[in-house]
Amino acid sequence: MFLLIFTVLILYVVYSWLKIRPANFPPGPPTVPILGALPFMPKENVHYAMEKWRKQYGGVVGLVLGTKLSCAAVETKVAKEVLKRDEFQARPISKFITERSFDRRIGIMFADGEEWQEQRRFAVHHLKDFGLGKSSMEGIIMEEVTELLEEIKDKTLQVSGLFNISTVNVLWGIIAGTRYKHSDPKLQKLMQLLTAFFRSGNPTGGNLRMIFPFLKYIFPNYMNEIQIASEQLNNFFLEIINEHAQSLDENNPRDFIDVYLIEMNSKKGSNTTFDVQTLQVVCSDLFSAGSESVGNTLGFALLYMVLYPEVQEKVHATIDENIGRNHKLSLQDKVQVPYVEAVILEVMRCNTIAPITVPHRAMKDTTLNGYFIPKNTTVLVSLWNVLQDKEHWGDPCNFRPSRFIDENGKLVKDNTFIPFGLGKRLCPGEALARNNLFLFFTSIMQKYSVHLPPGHPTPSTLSLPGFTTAPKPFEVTFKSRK
Ligand code: HEM
Repeated sequence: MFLLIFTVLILYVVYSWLKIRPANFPPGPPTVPILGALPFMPKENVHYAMEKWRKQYGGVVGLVLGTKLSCAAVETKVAKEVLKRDEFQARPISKFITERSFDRRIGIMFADGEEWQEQRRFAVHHLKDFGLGKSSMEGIIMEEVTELLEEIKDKTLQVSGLFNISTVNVLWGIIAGTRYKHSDPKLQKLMQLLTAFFRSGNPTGGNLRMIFPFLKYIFPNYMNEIQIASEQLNNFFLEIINEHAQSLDENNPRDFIDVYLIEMNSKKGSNTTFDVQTLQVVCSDLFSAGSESVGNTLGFALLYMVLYPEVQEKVHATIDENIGRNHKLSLQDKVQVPYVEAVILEVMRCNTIAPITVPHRAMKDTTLNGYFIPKNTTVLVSLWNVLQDKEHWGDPCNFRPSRFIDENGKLVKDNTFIPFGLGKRLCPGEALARNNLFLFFTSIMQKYSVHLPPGHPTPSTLSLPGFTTAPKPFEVTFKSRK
């Protein structure tokens, strides 16, 4: 009897495996029963493999992850098409993803349909009202910059995590009306949890824990970073939301949480997407997206400055000639120093922190690049391939900021430079991120030169793996420019 059940089970698994790829599904790495293509996927930094796949399989690569269908858009034209077409703007339906959001598909980043539209529209509108991405935020950013400049003066410091609290403070000022001391133990703990979380998976969904969420019950000590980080983040936000609710003055909203609570109260009793859990998840989406992204990009910027001293020298000379060393920096200075802007863009092109976007999902049966994509297929978009596209950039492996400067010395606008994505899912933090990057990076370069401490090995430009990327740990000395 046991043998019969076992044989039927095996036959079922093999049958399902043989049937899993529908006709005309994009070609891709081979698959085995149960695990799909997992044994043939790189364990980390999957984006590095995508160029090889593009050459082998073409613009769309079909992937079977466990028993689920995925595909990856690895050619510029196809990647842009996915980002623009409405039927690809949903997010995957996955137990692994909803573990962070009370087992509900809510918030902005991993929600879709009307829930997502309503929450995203509300957040973008009201965050803008409080200054997100506007020049009126300059004062808040410069407060953080000033404190950071003091902290790093003439010191040798580890770059990993160095900027995360400063950049979170800028965002948190608008969301919750508070800033944290860099030494705040609670915030430091949260940032450590977030870092562990970001480094614990990969954006393709191609690891055991993501394919088989039940594994966390079998290996709780190894596989619950996401749950620990999510629970602590959600509790942290709940405490802040409760404090806001207690002191709320509906006629005088202080920040984003206040306007959200007012909206929630006004819709009480009706069929609404506004509730406390959703607010917790919206805060979590913004906080996590806003903390590491800008901080790690600044980390990469310092990495390229120590690796390319001639570029650092040119940055210093550009600032000295056009802004001066003692001038208090403002966003209006951007136009005076296109080369500095070009350096920031080139850092993001060479080592973007989101080489693969948050996964998308096909909302209906459709086709892409001539292949059949069934409803609910996860669609990965490799921004890495777009930003490293040889046909477009010519010499993508070279760090060459001058590619963003035209013959008149002006900054070039390039439609293939899309580290923030495109279309309806375009990163809502783009303007804030760009302002932060300019003010932090230019202020550091205005005051300091950065060097590797004597005897330290040359750091690598290869990134740390994770849902997003980060520079590998390295130290720099911030030396005051006399
Ligand atoms: C260098 C900095 C940043 C980069 C390179 C970046 C890049 C991206 C990318 C590629 C996406 C995915 C787009 C897609 O799925 O197609 C995204 C989504 C998102 N980003 Fe950013 N981001 C940055 C900073 C920020 C900041 C500061 C915030 C905070 C306001 C933020 C908030 C978000 C949110 C909420 C989403 C989800 C949008 C949605 O699903 O509708 N990001 N970002």
